[in-house]
Amino acid sequence: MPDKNLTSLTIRRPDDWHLHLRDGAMLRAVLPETARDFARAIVMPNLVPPVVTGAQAAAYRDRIMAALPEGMDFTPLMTLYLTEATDPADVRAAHAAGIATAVKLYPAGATTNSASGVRDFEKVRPVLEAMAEIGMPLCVHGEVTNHDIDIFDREAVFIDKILKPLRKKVPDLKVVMEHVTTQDAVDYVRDNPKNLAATITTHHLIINRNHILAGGIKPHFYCLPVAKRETHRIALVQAAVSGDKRFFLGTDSAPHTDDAKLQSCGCAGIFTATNTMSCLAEVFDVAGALRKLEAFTSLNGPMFYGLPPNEATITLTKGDPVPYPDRIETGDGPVTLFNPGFDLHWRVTG
Ligand SMILES: NC(=O)N[C@@H](CC(=O)O)C(=O)O
Ligand SMILES: [Zn+2]
Ligand SMILES: [Zn+2]
Repeated sequence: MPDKNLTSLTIRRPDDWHLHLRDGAMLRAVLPETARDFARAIVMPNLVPPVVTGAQAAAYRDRIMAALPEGMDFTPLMTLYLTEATDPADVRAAHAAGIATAVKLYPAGATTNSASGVRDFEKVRPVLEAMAEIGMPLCVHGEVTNHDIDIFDREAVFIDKILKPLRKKVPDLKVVMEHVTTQDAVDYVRDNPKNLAATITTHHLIINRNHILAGGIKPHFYCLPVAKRETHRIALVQAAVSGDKRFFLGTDSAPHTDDAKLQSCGCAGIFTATNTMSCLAEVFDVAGALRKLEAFTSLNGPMFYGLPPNEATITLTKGDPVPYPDRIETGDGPVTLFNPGFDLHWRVTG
């Protein structure tokens, strides 16, 4: 039940622990949408070509900072795209120099621009062992890619077939299961308190698979991992509002132009940067858990990453439905913004 007396909420400035900023014109268009509300973000490395080395991450960070509008305060936390050829020495050096915060594991072929990802996990073991030693987290896109595994089962099968054995081999490695979509993943994180956390996206707290498929196909709700049935969405909401320190926000805001989304083989990804805080406040309000919003958006993530929470604050205020654009213009073409399908009453006012 919403708390009717609570119409204003001041929390530490949030961070986004999983974000796609892209490059070039798209970067320039979407970066302010995140930087307006968020202090930091873990920036995904799945560019074309991917950000693999420390030098590439440093160059990408420079491009992000160059694209940041004057007066905006935002720190990109860079990631390295793990390949079977990744050099453990380069990862150590990038971490020591403060260039790379985490390493990103994509099983080969799992999602957008993941062709250079990992096929043989033994090949990346020296990198994972080096990361465990220096306390550098591994961010994981947790889906198997086998064509014979049903797309709705790919996260659960990944936990059993890949993640459990991997964590057994390198138990000191800090792992973030990203954009979890299932009760299975929530249970696995809850049952394994050591060196394991999960990010949850804005949209997976709001949509289930009916939103994508019932009453006509909705390409703007298509993302990976694909949204599951309602029982899973409810498990995600419970995890997010619980205050459990191992669950925190990673929006996975993933802009694609409408051209790329609206075709016979459309891209996976939902763009939520612009209205994420309004969406989350609504979800937490409806769950009667607004007091837990700060833990999810601003405290649990820094704690897992070993970083201080932000000192600055934002204030959210409840009122008449908040207007937001259907799409934003980018130099590459329009990008449609996530529409939660209900009115948003909370806006960031300060
Ligand atoms: N989430 C998505 O559906 N897409 C992401 C890739 C990813 O995070 O898996 C993208 O880069 O577009
Ligand atoms: Zn992913
Ligand atoms: Zn992503």
